[in-house]
Amino acid sequence: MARTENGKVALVTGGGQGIGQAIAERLHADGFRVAIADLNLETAGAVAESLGGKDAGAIAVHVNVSERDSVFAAVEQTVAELRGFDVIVNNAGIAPTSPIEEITQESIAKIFSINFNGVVWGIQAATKAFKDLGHGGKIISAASQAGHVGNPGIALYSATKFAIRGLSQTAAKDLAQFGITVNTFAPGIVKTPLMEELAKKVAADAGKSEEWGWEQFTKGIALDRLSEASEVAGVVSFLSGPDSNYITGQSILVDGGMVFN
Ligand SMILES: NC(=O)C1=CN([C@@H]2O[C@H](COP(=O)(O)OP(=O)(O)OC[C@H]3O[C@@H](n4cnc5c(N)ncnc54)[C@H](O)[C@@H]3O)[C@@H](O)[C@H]2O)C=CC1
Ligand SMILES: CC(=O)C(C)=O
Repeated sequence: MARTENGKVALVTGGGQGIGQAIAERLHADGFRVAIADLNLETAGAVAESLGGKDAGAIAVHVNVSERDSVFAAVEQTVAELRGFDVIVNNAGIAPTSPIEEITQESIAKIFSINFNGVVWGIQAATKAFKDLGHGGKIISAASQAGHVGNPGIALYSATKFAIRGLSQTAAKDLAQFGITVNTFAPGIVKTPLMEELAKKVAADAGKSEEWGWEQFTKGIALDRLSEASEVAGVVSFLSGPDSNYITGQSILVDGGMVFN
């Protein structure tokens, strides 16, 4: 079906691969002009080009979400180049393993600076842009099923995702007065480079086979299969569009039936 512009602009962090790429592609197909923001400008550029580049409403933007100034600069660049700002998807994240007895000050600081601080900066930068432009907007961030229930071997990762849900619930209450909704999506086990590395590393840390590593995450999925990134992108499409206007402060599980809240 031919794409029809909807006049709105979205920025997706971590848009250079995996779930972020699928979200950028889906929002572009929905009619958004999209900024594909990533630490890796090469992959972000390839995604933007595959969508037709700036003439077709797709640009690549460099961002390091762990740095406040970088996130603000990425949002400002998006407003200037795409002429508007309506949705931010704080999707970038990392998932190192963190066996409990090996956690250090440095490992806490590193993962929180990207997964959690990056969402704080995204919320702040988007709020400023929405206010400057004189309208509300939608803030959507990546949580995880691991932010609803602790997962083996990834205590710090789970902690960041629980924290993102807490932050987003408060932001939903604080920012509602400005017409801003704040929600998270919580994927299950999605076929991306991040998940492949994680399953292998959990197995290696435990001295077990790669198959065992995958089993730690995939046992008990009611639908009995892994998720495609496009299935997560479909839910983000809903959260970005008008059908979700009366939803705020929620975490939508997209996990094939792993966690039942
Ligand atoms: N793959 C999965 O099974 C699940 C993933 N998630 C979450 O979904 C989000 C995306 O995950 P995937 O696509 O699997 O990951 P991925 O590793 O495949 O892609 C992540 C992207 O984020 C970018 N990135 C990393 N650090 C960055 C930084 N400091 N600044 C800007 N960009 C940065 C990377 O360059 C990469 O393009 C993450 O927040 C992850 O925690 C949640 C649940 C399950
Ligand atoms: C990486 C992740 O979010 C998992 C295992 O749910």
